[in-house]
Amino acid sequence: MTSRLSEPPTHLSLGIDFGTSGARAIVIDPDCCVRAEVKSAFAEVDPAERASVWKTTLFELIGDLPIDVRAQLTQIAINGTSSTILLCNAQGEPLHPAVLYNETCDPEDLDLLDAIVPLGHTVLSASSSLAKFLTLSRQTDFSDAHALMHQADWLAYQLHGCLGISDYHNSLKLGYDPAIETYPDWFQDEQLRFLLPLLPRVIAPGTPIAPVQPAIAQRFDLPPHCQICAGTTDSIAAFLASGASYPGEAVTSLGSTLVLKLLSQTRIDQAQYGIYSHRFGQQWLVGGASNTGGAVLQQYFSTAELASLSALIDPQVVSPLDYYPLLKPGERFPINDPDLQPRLQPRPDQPAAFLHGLLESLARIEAQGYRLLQEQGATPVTQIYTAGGGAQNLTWQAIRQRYLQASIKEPRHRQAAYGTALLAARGCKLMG
Ligand SMILES: Nc1ncnc2c1ncn2[C@@H]1O[C@H](COP(=O)(O)OP(=O)(O)O)[C@@H](O)[C@H]1O
Ligand SMILES: O=C(CO)[C@H](O)[C@H](O)COP(=O)(O)O
Repeated sequence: MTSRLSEPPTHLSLGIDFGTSGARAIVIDPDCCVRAEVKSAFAEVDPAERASVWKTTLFELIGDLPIDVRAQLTQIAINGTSSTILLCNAQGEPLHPAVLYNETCDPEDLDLLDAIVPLGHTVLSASSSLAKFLTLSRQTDFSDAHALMHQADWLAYQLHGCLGISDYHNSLKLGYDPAIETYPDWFQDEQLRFLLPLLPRVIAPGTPIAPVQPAIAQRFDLPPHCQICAGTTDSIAAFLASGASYPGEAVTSLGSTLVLKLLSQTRIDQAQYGIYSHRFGQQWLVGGASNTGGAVLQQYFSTAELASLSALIDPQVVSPLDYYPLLKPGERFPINDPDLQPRLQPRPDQPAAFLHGLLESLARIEAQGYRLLQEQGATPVTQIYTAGGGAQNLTWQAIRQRYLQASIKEPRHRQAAYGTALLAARGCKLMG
């Protein structure tokens, strides 16, 4: 944690990243220098406890910031994991356990959407928010339902108190179209129109929603005029943190999952491959989110073992092991198959050899993802930044570089929370 006491009062911006394994908060000053950062790891919890753990963690992170920093916060924004959803009543209380980004809908709901929604649309994925809300509509009593919310929306609501507001990044997988800035006409279909009153009002990421609620301001010594802003998703926050801003620049998030984001002048939506495009100013962040990634590494190795065993690997040697590292069946990108099976055999006796095979296989999947994005028409990759917990692994970086056509560059900052702090500070003009 860093903070400079007895500095003259200034405007500080707080970005909070709610990822898979934990949450991180970063405060920046008007020069975008980090003034404080705190984090909290998530323990395994029952699904019914997820939302209350997030709310507790949110208040803990804010409370853990130095009081002289809290007293100068003028903007706060929160990012969450995309298509992590909650159905809430009029008091903003969840009516069911939160559904995570990598959980999927019932097959019949995807069949229903296939018959209504244009081919290739982002919602035509088993893990899309809309598909999962349809499954929920048959499992939950909707009579008290008032708002369909995403993780980032619901957490920001705890601070601003205005129900039913989202951003056009989190709402993409709900079906909102950021190009026309509204929900498409196919929502009028008789099988979908019951959802219309529950859909969030969507604004641009980083847009101020409302001042912090007085009770929250008082509890945490926040200025009463501190604005709570619309958020974004974790992988877009990581893109913002990297400093990438030109078409062809890309960010690979090596977090619990492997997520690719390529800034493109063309919008590509190919749900059959798990490819979708987020609006980024007047351009598009084309990409996809795989279920492979760090969470699979963590299944076999501690963080310390990842570092120590990686040091034993010669990254110029090609591992012959060819895995598809998944925790459970189901993949979103670059193969969109809810039934894809993990492939983690044969497992060598030496742990370093096993890790080498995993890192090599993840590198192949990353390269396959970028090839696919470019084959589908995205702006060719010119350089790649890395974000997330895996970005610190230089052995993995060297293995990845063997497969990637573009050079891997050092990002401005590796943490998504820094990108969300930039968004809070500068609003959607940050995206051009
Ligand atoms: N030295 C390392 N090498 C490779 N992966 C690492 C290393 N240290 C941490 N990780 C991975 O980073 C992941 C956590 O990254 P993080 O960005 O916090 O993820 P998320 O936000 O998705 O929870 C863990 O799943 C872990 O496997
Ligand atoms: O994998 C994930 C968790 O880290 C999320 O799906 C991630 O947020 C990717 O979705 P998006 O591309 O919409 O940001």
